Amino acid sequence: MPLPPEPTEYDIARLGAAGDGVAQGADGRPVFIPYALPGERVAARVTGKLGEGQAAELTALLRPAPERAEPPCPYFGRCGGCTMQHMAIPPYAEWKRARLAEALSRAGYPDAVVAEPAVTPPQTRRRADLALRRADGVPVLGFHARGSGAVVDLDTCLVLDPALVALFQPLKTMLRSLAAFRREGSAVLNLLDSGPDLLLRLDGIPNVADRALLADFARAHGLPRIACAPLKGMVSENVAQVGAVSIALGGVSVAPAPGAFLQATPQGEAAIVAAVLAGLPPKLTGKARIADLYAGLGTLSFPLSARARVTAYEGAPDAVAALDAAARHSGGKVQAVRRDLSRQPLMPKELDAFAAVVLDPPFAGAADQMPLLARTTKLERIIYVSCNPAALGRDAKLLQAAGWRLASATPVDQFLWSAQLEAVVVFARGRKA
Ligand SMILES: C[S@@+](CC[C@H](N)C(=O)[O-])C[C@H]1O[C@@H](n2cnc3c(N)ncnc32)[C@H](O)[C@@H]1O
Repeated sequence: MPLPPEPTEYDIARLGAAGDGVAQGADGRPVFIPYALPGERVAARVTGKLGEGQAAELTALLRPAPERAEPPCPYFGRCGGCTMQHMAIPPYAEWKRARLAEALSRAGYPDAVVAEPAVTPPQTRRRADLALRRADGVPVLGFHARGSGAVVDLDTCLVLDPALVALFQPLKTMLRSLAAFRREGSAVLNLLDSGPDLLLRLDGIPNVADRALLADFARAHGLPRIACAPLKGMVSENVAQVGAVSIALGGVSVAPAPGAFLQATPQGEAAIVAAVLAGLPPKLTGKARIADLYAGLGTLSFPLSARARVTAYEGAPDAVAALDAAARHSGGKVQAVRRDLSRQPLMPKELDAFAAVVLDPPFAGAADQMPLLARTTKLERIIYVSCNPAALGRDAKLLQAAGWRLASATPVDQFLWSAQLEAVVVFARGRKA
């Protein structure tokens, strides 16, 4: 077997999109070195190809940067979750701000003024998709290791809400006896106002004993509901329901389906809602209407309905059913519409019936909807909530070409110590008043 290459010394020039330190290799190509920071001199060993460049592993820190911080989590370096804990918060926040500015600059907005990011505190994440494995009969529960399918067994987690962390050990104990958990699965935990909501994706079908075990677990640990689904299946079954599930969104109580999308933290949700509301046209008439595209459970629709009537478009049947049921009990200002915005995007004429359009698309962005938004003539504001700067940049380029100006850009850091970046970007028509 060939020996691994000897480590080489590198000067780190910048951070890449995934948060790796990037240096220039001897052949001029970039070398991506996880856990290295700009300004540092490091030794690293090349491990393979990565895109146009090479991946390497850090072997020694020769000259640390002043931006370096002591990672607080005992799993740092093994767990693939919070890979940026080695960077102090102020430069980390500035990195996120600069990434949004860069994406908007590439879209044709080089002078965009980007606000300071709202960085959410530790112990506030209310949604976790935990991987499950059975190793020699013993359940392993945690997040994937960086760049691998292996699962790092966790006893704690610094970003998750303590109410979810408190379930790690009891879950592992219960899973030992669950026949429907054979080799692999996942546990999606959503912390609702009614308590933790659990969706187990399993590689077996729960039998009678499993159902009794799950019902006992739900009662013992204050979970109103436990649902099970096959590993890759879309349909879940409520295996234990010992109470009602609910979460308040904009003051309206919604009953989400198991595993439903929630903004990752209450603080992140509040920052997004505040930036969206601040981006609305200053004067909305009594007849004004707002469209909320990719509305999910109505996280934005209900707060928006305090300012105007809202039509909320959403493609997932479960989400739109929950949104519709909640809307019917909330004063009639929100109308829920099930629509697949990839197959059937809103046409410019439909969009022009609104004073403002809010869109919060999935990671891939809104490639099918965006050209039609750019072609509107009456719409006053487009408020884009993004979880992917690359897709945002691509979509914003169309608005720039159509003459939309950028009114504000607010980064929101909901995934503390990660390379993920969310943002609310407001586009307005014409020149600034
Ligand atoms: C990032 S989530 C945002 C949800 C909501 N705005 C919130 O803040 O909680 C994106 C939403 O887009 C929905 N979605 C994804 N693809 C869609 C499509 N083609 N048409 C309509 N909705 C879609 C998903 O079901 C999900 O609810």
